[in-house]
Amino acid sequence: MSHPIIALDNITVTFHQKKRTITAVNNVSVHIERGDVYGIVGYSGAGKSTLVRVINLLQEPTSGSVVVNDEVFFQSDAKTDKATRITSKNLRDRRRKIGMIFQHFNLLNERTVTENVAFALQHSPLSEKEKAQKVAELLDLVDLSDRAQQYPSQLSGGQKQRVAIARALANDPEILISDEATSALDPKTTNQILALLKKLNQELGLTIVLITHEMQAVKEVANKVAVMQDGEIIERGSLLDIFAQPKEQLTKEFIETATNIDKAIATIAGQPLVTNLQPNEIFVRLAYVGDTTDEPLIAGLFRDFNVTANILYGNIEVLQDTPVGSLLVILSGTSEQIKASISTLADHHVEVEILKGGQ
Ligand SMILES: Nc1ncnc2c1ncn2[C@@H]1O[C@H](COP(=O)(O)OP(=O)(O)OP(=O)(O)O)[C@@H](O)[C@H]1O
Repeated sequence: MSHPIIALDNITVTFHQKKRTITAVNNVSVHIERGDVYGIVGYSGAGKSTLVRVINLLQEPTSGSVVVNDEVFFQSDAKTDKATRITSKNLRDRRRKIGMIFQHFNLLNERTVTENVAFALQHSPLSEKEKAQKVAELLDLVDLSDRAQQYPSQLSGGQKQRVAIARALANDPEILISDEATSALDPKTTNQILALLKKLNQELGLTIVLITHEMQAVKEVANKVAVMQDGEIIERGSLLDIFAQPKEQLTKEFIETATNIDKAIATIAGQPLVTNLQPNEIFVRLAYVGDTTDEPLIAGLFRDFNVTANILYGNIEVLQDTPVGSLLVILSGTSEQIKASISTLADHHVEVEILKGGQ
């Protein structure tokens, strides 16, 4: 059995503001395996930042346990209402092995790119010469060697984030926490940063916790996803499972933003073929993962059930080397024929959502 590098169990975080108590995180447990890129998605205020800040105790939980690399950072005891904590000296030391990057980069504007990265090495036992070499290697890794002597104000957003990544990696962390790191960037730059994170995950074996309100970002790099709402994880699973078979309404909404299927449905639902849907027709969405894509299922519907399928829209994404498809289709046939077709599709793990007709 695999072993989590980060184990958060029964984490609750409450804040007290005047007379109000805010439960930012409500009894959340999450285990992250070494080498995971774990995406945590949710709207603003869902509790994502609070939850990940618990990992390195930037935010101490009100209750629960935090174990990183088999070391107990924090453990509350429900009976005594007391908590055991890692010593502050050890915590300072361990935090260096947990890099963080943020939406607004948090660079020192008065210092050059090199100095910003070197700043993270101020407590390092390395000699000055070794530090300089380390900084040069890091800048090379993030492809910024030619900007070493520039100041943050001279860099684009994507370049600033790459400086922040180099700084976050200075102490050879095993974990990188990315808190909305691409939210301030345009789509192209976002993809470059996500590609860099993926490279770091693959080449350095870095475990990445990626929090974001953009499912698109998760789709590019994560292998696991958790969806947060009102301080709780409402759904979680592998990227493929979440994309192929989202269960919660909120998860579906997030996925739609990443695939544009909602826009396609809206456009196609307005076309005459759909507005004038005949009594023997239904307008459906077919969703499938993996090998099903290759099967001539649609042709089979005609052959086996005499049901014709008119494909109005098709979209195939490749997630972690696996095709994930969505088709918007009008099926025509008698209600029995259509029923039999839907059941065959379901047997082949094609999810059928009826969008119009079939009453
Ligand atoms: N230090 C604090 N004091 C009081 N309330 C807080 C504090 N930090 C967070 N909260 C509240 O906790 C809830 C969760 O906030 P959190 O920042 O974790 O959400 P989020 O999902 O990361 O959203 P965002 O992306 O907007 O930061 C919010 O209602 C927020 O107002």
